[in-house]
Amino acid sequence: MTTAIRIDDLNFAHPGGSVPALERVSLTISTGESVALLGPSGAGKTTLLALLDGRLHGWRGRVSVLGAPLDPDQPPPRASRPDTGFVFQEFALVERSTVLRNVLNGRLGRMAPLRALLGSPRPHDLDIARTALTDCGIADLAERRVDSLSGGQRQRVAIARCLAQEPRLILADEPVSNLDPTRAGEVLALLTGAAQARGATALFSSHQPDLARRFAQRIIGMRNGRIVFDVPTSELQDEATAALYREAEPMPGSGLRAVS
Ligand SMILES: Nc1ncnc2c1ncn2[C@@H]1O[C@H](COP(=O)(O)OP(=O)(O)OP(=O)(O)O)[C@@H](O)[C@H]1O
Repeated sequence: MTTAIRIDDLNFAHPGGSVPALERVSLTISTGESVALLGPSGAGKTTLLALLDGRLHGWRGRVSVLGAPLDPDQPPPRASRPDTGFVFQEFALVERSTVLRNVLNGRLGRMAPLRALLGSPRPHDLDIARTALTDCGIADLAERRVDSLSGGQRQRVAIARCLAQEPRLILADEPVSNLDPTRAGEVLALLTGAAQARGATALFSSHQPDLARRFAQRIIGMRNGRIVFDVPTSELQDEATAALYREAEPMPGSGLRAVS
């Protein structure tokens, strides 16, 4: 089995950050795995996903994504960018554009630079975008403007855009945080099912251990920038997840414990 992500002794502090955001993180994820990151607020989940997406610099350690080493001082080469798709917690959609246009934006990295600049997709790009819309159950919304959609519909658009990119690795930062439990299950089923159908690897963060259990084959627990457990889902003990959240640090100045 090939390796999608390999991390050895990764350490990172955000500029101006008072504590390390990632400390001595090591892990290997095989191609085709669906893996969930669990952990309380501030555990380092977003930081890890952003780093794997090539958006952070100045870290220490060794990281390779889809067989290519990441450089802590340089963004990844443009040619490799489309292979990694990212689903942002806040969707990052173009609000005044149509759903189809937003999903076609996922194709930009696969187009010749001039075509991408002109925003003129090939029929092939349109086919792929429409397939992604259908797979996400929103083909009927293609011509709607994003700013007229509900949160759940936007979430699906964000996933369709990611799928249209035809990524080999899908990174998703709390992709269902804005959804009710039923919709959240549907959307995670969609994300992990689409990844599996395409032979892609999926790594997503979540605050919902029950959903992580249902849709990930493996669960990584993080706390204070460190991995505290990394187990196949079938071996995850309730006590391990409870401890992950129970021991959350008090929120500074609030007198309250952070809850997720
Ligand atoms: N831009 C930033 N500048 C300084 N520190 C940051 C920045 N972003 C995150 N941090 C710090 O890095 C640590 C990890 O934060 P991160 O956002 O990765 O956690 P998280 O597990 O994704 O939390 P959440 O579940 O709330 O999204 C925290 O201590 C946080 O305060």
